[in-house]
Amino acid sequence: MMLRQGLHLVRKLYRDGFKLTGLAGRQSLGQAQLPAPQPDRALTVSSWPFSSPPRDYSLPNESWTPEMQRLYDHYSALCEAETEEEKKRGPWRRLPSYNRTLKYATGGRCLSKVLQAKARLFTRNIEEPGASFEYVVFLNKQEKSCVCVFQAGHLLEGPPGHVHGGAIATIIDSVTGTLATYLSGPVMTANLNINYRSPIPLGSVVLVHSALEKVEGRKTSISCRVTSSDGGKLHTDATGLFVSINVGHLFGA
Ligand SMILES: CCCCCCCCCCCCCCCC(=O)SCCNC(=O)CCNC(=O)[C@H](O)C(C)(C)COP(=O)(O)OP(=O)(O)OC[C@H]1O[C@@H](n2cnc3c(N)ncnc32)[C@H](O)[C@@H]1OP(=O)(O)O
Repeated sequence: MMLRQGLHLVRKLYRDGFKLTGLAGRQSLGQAQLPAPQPDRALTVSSWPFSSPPRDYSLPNESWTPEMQRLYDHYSALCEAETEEEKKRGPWRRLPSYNRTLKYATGGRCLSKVLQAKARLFTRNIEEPGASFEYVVFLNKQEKSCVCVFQAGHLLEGPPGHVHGGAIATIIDSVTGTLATYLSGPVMTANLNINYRSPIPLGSVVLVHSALEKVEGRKTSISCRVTSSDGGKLHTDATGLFVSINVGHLFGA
């Protein structure tokens, strides 16, 4: 029974959450527990299955540097732009980001209640603002690409004063995985190939650009470049292969 509810939630989140259309105002599961609408949330998940209102981690907080805020403002302005013809909204969307995804997870069985309660998205599991991954993803649905503004906090140190390669891999996996999910539905990372070209100073703000390369059957290939915030310096380039899954895969079905 719990497994069936979990599968239902996963399917629903993927179906509703990643289509990014008409989320607000849907009358669906968990509606009674919804947070009050907030004007600065361009996209909200109306069917949030947990008791407390979700915090959107991709909104500005006090740890953001002026450069992070400037880039956020720049891409947010693109989200608000309307195209000339038909006065439609432009292709850019800011993606909200939450620190919990599912109560029910991998391994072919439901997690214990303790684990369910404690499970958090890896990139959003440090509550202290600015300590680890501060990032916001903007999606361009027309170009099938996205850009992530990423500020690397002090807990991500690898080489002295610079960002750990694993943390760089994590943000690349998250951004390319998000794009692949948006374009192809539920996927898992099958292969990530990363070239570290120049170190990223701790505390700096970089751009993570991702774009669709190709879709072949169940395989979605995404390319990625991490650059300085002015685009002048290449820090990292990467490719990711994502394989479409039936969500039952996560439950051992
Ligand atoms: C509910 C949500 C709402 C909340 C919203 C939250 C949003 C927050 C977003 C954050 C985003 C984070 C993104 C992190 C994403 C991970 O970190 S995922 C975790 C890391 N990845 C894993 O654990 C995956 C483990 N591997 C597997 O489970 C399986 O190997 C796979 C990848 C599913 C593939 O297995 P399979 O389904 O049996 O597929 P298989 O038949 O083996 O291969 C299919 C095709 O892919 C090819 N292939 C498979 N693997 C490879 C490989 N390594 N290299 C090359 N080709 C390969 C095969 O050759 C085959 O090709 P064709 O013959 O079709 O041409």
